[in-house]
Amino acid sequence: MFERHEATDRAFGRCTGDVPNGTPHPGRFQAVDHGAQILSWAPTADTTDVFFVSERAHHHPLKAIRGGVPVCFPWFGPGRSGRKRPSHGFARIANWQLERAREVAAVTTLDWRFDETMIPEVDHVDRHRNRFQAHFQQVFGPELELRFSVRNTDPRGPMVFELALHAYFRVGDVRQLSVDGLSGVDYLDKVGGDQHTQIGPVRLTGEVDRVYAGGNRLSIDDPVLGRRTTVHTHNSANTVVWNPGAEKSASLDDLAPGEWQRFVCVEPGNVQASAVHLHPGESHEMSVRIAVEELP
Ligand SMILES: O=P(O)(O)OC[C@H]1O[C@H](O)[C@H](O)[C@@H](O)[C@@H]1O
Repeated sequence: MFERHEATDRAFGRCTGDVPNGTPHPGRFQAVDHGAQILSWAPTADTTDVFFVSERAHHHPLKAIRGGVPVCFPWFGPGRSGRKRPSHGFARIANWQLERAREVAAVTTLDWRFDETMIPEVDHVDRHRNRFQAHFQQVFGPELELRFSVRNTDPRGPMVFELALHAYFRVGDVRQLSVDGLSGVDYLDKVGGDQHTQIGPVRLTGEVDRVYAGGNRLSIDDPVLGRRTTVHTHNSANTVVWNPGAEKSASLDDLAPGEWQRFVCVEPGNVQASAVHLHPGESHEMSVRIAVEELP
């Protein structure tokens, strides 16, 4: 059953619901207006949540929530100039509007919208010159389908932006994972500052922060939870793989000690040299399909 909870002084507006699966034990999901951020999705009652949310995540109108699926738009990190604020753009700290919620059979679809009039007007948010319309469609069912689209509604000129869906996948132990689907793909290692080519699966034994130039059929094999999470993308030129590791995580006030071991970020997107250019009236859509299965 779908439920809408309006915002209060202490809580963001949110949508929660069941994921019926033909058994008496439905799965569940939750998404909040703040950043149209998904915080939870499990296709069955006994599935461990697919997403990680930190115990110390901020729940503040002008801060990002560490976990779930934050949206990075219209820039990624500090942007291509290296100077944009806040990190990852204003969309993840803005209140999105729930345009429509539909529940049909085993699937609930949420449609969110965001445009330039909804950008938080505070000093630490860089101004944006363009008019645009962003839509984020989230389809919660046995699989999770995400469609993010942007239209340049500004007759005055082109719009250039970066975009990523910064998914925090919950895992048993990040050090025991393998991420497949990136072998042979070039990447920028943001920790070392140099370029490499991936050979074989990605393993995370320390701080990892990489921007891959590809990756459309990814899988995360987690021997501790005994599951494989697949991430299939369309129109995404990049995959970012991130985990802060023990040392860096100690400097993040919104992660509890040891929590870095419980997630891996695998982020489809179009960033850096693959930023999207739109002429007036043009639009761009990126989509992602996520599913979980038992490890074979
Ligand atoms: O702390 P945040 O602004 O949420 O960013 C968290 C991380 O996001 C991405 O994965 C970037 O590649 C990292 O460089 C960054 O540290």
